[in-house]
Amino acid sequence: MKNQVLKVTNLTKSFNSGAQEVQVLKGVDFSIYEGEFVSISGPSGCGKSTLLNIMGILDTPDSGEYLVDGIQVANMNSSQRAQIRGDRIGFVFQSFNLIDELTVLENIALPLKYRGDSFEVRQARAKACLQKVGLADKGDLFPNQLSGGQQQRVSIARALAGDSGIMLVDEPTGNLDSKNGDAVMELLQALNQQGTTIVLVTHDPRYAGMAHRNIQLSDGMIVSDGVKSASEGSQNLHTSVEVD
Ligand SMILES: Nc1ncnc2c1ncn2[C@@H]1O[C@H](COP(=O)(O)OP(=O)(O)OP(=O)(O)O)[C@@H](O)[C@H]1O
Repeated sequence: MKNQVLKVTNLTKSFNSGAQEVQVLKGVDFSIYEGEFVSISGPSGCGKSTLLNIMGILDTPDSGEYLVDGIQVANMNSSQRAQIRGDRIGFVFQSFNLIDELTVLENIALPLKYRGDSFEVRQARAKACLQKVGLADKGDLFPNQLSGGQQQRVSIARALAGDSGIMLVDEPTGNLDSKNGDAVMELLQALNQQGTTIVLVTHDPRYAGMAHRNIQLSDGMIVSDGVKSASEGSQNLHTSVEVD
């Protein structure tokens, strides 16, 4: 039996929209096991990003529990939260969220600085991660000198740098054309095959089909949570993608 790495129980979250309170998550339960590749899909506005932000410890739920490695996040103080986020969770945003003033290598190494790794460790790790995403020769460039697809690969390298083993990925292809989107998804699939646990939010059924398990969210509730049978397997895109 694989280790349970993330667990959400009866999670709720509301936002104030003008005078109205809108309940976005209405009691969500599931667990993520080490090595899984899970997609979360559902209609626009159903709460996918809200859920992923809570799982990335970027936001807090109103009620319910969230456990990382069996530890209750709600009981942690802010420095413990920052530590577990740095040690256990890599986050990939739709809009890359790279810092324009830093080089590619500096962007990747930055999270390691926060957790106190030495300069040498940061450099070595950042270079290794850049190589993993196929951009070894781009380290000294700035983000705006790269294509969107390349920038997303850099943001994946940054999420890998902490060696957290878990990657939460929010619509990684949303700002990319289909060629670069496919290349990013193939990279995520390869990283999962090498052992990274991935939770992917996507509205694209083709990309959701690349995961081994799909959670369908609708109006703040899980309406299905299915692991594919062995015969279904996980889909490949079967494209020969050239990454530019
Ligand atoms: N910070 C916030 N303040 C107020 N409302 C918010 C906030 N964040 C999200 N919402 C609202 O919560 C609902 C769910 O948003 P969320 O981004 O989680 O949906 P989603 O399923 O990821 O949508 P999409 O696929 O369009 O990205 C939406 O109605 C959104 O307007």
